[in-house]
Amino acid sequence: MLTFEKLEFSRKTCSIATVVLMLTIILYRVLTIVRTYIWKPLWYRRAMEAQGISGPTPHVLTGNLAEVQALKADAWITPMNVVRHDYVDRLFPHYRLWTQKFGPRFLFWLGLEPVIFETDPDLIKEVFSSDHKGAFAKFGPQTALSKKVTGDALFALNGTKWLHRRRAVRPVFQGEQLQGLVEPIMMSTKTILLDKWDRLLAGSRECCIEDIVPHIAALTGDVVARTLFRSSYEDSNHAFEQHKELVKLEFYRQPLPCSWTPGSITSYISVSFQRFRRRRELHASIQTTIKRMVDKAIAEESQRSDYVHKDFLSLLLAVNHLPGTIDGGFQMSKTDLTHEARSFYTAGYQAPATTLNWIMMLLANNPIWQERIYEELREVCGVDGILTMQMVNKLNNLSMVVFEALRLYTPAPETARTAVRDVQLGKLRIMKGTSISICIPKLHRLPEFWGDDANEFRPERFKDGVSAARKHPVAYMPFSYGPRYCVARTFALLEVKCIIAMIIQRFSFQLSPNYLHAPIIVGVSIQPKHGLPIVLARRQDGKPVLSSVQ
Ligand code: HEM
Repeated sequence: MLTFEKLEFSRKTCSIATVVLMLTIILYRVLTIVRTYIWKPLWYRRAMEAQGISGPTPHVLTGNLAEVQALKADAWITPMNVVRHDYVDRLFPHYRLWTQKFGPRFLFWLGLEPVIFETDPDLIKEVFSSDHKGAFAKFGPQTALSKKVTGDALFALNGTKWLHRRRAVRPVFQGEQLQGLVEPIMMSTKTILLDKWDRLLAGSRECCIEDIVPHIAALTGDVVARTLFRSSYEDSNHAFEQHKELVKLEFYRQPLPCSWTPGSITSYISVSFQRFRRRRELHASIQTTIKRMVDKAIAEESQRSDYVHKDFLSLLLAVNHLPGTIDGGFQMSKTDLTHEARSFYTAGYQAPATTLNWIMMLLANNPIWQERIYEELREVCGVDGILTMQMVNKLNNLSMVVFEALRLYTPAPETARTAVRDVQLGKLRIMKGTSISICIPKLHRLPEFWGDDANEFRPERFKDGVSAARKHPVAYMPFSYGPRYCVARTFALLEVKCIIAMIIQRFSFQLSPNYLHAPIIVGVSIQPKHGLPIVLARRQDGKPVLSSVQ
């Protein structure tokens, strides 16, 4: 029989057991925190120091992020006095400081993530090539963010999934397929940019455009919408605007309250909630639109055997159905197609826009190259001639300028690869979880490969092509290097060249006296901090009418 004492005893035992269990859980949590935030970084730093790699002391939660932000904010306040291209130390003041203190290879921390800054071209080549069979993958904060916006798309995938997807997507961006995309690019350039600039000129000899950056962004956005979903252009353009808003919300965090008063905390919470709701709305709306367009493309494809596959979505569908792809195991599901379409939105407008901005700046500052390109255009396609892919490929001066602009102002200046297992690179042991970070503008200026005039705009370097100009495979990597180089490289170059050719066919331009040269990093790309004001004139009988261009 259960006596009162026994009952009391078992109740006590139960309470003690609960307390012991809770204490164990708390102890476990505390130990995990100590291990993650204190012991592991300490142990890791010791291990790296043993290999001769040291670096700035990290803070417990944020690593060296706060220091990086403070240094950048300080260095980016004032513009550079004149248009010079030796901006690397200004743009990355933390790299300069730490290189001076710790040498060319050092260790720093992005939160809890250890990052080795690397400048040795041979080692970079090894990390970015596939020599180490899956030892390195893309896991950085940039990849995590793009995954949030686009889901499981090529850009953020790794391993076998990435390989299958890459094989499925690659044919879309190759060869003859691209010929059909010249027409929508030309259509966008004419309607969104050239006609608008003509209207701004309103018959005058010249006019000043305060900032061409938004004009170029609108243009590349339009190109994406037309080339991606030509058949549903109106719909896709709307989704594209929503997508841009979503990228801003995901990439730019809400600033913390400036004071900790109840009022500012309440307003912070309310703004956070609004942002959260808007993000959900946008995600849902974009997803619905893209799904609808994918369905439409699938229906069109099955109904029309003679359908000419000219936009990316139809091309994706077409290659997806090629014999062999199913057996090869890389056919994409409808969800995969939706993810890819969303990722083309982000990848497809930002980098070309940044590239075009800087080409325009460089050409405005070097009118002689505008004239060289103009003369070449006259020879290859006549005045106001319609462009074809074959013609664009013959424009050597234009190619040289584009390659040089991508060298000096590479749109995505920083990239990284993370070790997914311990790996030995020469004498260096890289431990699992370590990222190898590189600064591409630094590689693009290494004097041993580019000479003492590496900071100067000299398109002639590329007269015999990229391979002859770069003296090392990774000395030039605006589209990255190795198996994960930009899958859309050929298309991106075609787009940029078509747009610049069409601008030069109609206009000449120079930098406005209001232009302040101040490259900074916005999001992940290099942007002109104070915009890009130009003075624009319509060519008359093919001749430039701006005094500086004559
Ligand atoms: C001038 C324009 C462009 C530049 C400079 C550029 C540059 C790059 C770079 C550097 C990477 C590698 C990133 C990394 O590994 O960290 C990349 C990857 C990629 N780019 Fe581009 N890009 C451009 C235009 C485009 C366009 C127009 C599209 C699509 C329509 C695109 C789609 C992609 C995709 C899907 C990847 C991921 C490839 C993979 O991981 O296998 N890019 N791009």
